[in-house]
Amino acid sequence: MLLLDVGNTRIKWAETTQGVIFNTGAATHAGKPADALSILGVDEPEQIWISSVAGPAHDLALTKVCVARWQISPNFARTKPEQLGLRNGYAEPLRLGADRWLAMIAAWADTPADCIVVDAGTALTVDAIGADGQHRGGIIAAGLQTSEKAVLGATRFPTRQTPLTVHAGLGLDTEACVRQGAMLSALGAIDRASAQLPGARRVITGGDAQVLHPHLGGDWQLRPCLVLEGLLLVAQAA
Ligand SMILES: Nc1ncnc2c1ncn2[C@@H]1O[C@H](COP(=O)(O)OP(=O)(O)O)[C@@H](O)[C@H]1O
Ligand SMILES: CC(C)(COP(=O)(O)O)[C@@H](O)C(=O)NCCC(=O)O
Ligand SMILES: [K+]
Repeated sequence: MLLLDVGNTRIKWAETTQGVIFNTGAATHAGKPADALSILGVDEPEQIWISSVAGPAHDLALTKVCVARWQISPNFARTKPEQLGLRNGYAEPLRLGADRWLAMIAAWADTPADCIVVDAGTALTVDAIGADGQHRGGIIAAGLQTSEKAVLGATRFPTRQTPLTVHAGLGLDTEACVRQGAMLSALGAIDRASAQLPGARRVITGGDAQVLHPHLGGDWQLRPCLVLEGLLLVAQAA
């Protein structure tokens, strides 16, 4: 089976055999996820499951690539009001992003206890799940790159290309101040949002998870493939 997690910046994939992931990868798609899919170096799959937050036009283009390349019509995992023990907390459940829903499904499937799920991608999302499987809500904030772009796009100071070192402290030049601003915004948002569910298990995924993880207070589990793992669970239950 081929699993695809189509985000706003990158397409992530996993190949599975007999319910086990044996190969994963990620590629930036520059706004054209279907083009990225058309050149993905993967074996011919028997089935394809997709998590997408790219919108209907891109989903149609992704479907066309799957049909043209492998003669397979893919399954799209959609957010549900309730699935695999988890209850969506949104008043309009279908508006919750499929990636957030699947990450929560995977985290919840591990251990049915209070849980905080962070997905640090283009957007930084934090979601809380109660021990009863009830989604308690979340936040959508700027991811690291998005946060830097927002500041640079709204100001006029000159910037240079500098080596990308990031930590949990302050900056001493313009570039470092912008970068540290993004970093501390993300860390602060994660801290404050996760404090809404004290004592909860905490998991983090997404492209920036590895950078953020060493600087988070408390015990956080780094789970790079959480969305794809949730997608696999949904595919297996279908
Ligand atoms: N090789 C990379 N290319 C682009 N972004 C990367 C890369 N490695 C880490 N990142 C960071 O990860 C973020 C994207 O994370 P990802 O989880 O793939 O996002 P999305 O699901 O929104 O596509 C970027 O905003 C960037 O800060
Ligand atoms: C919040 C998101 C943009 C995160 O996407 P990502 O950063 O992973 O590309 C995505 O989950 C989405 O489009 N959600 C729909 C709105 C919502 O969850 O309320
Ligand atoms: K994501």
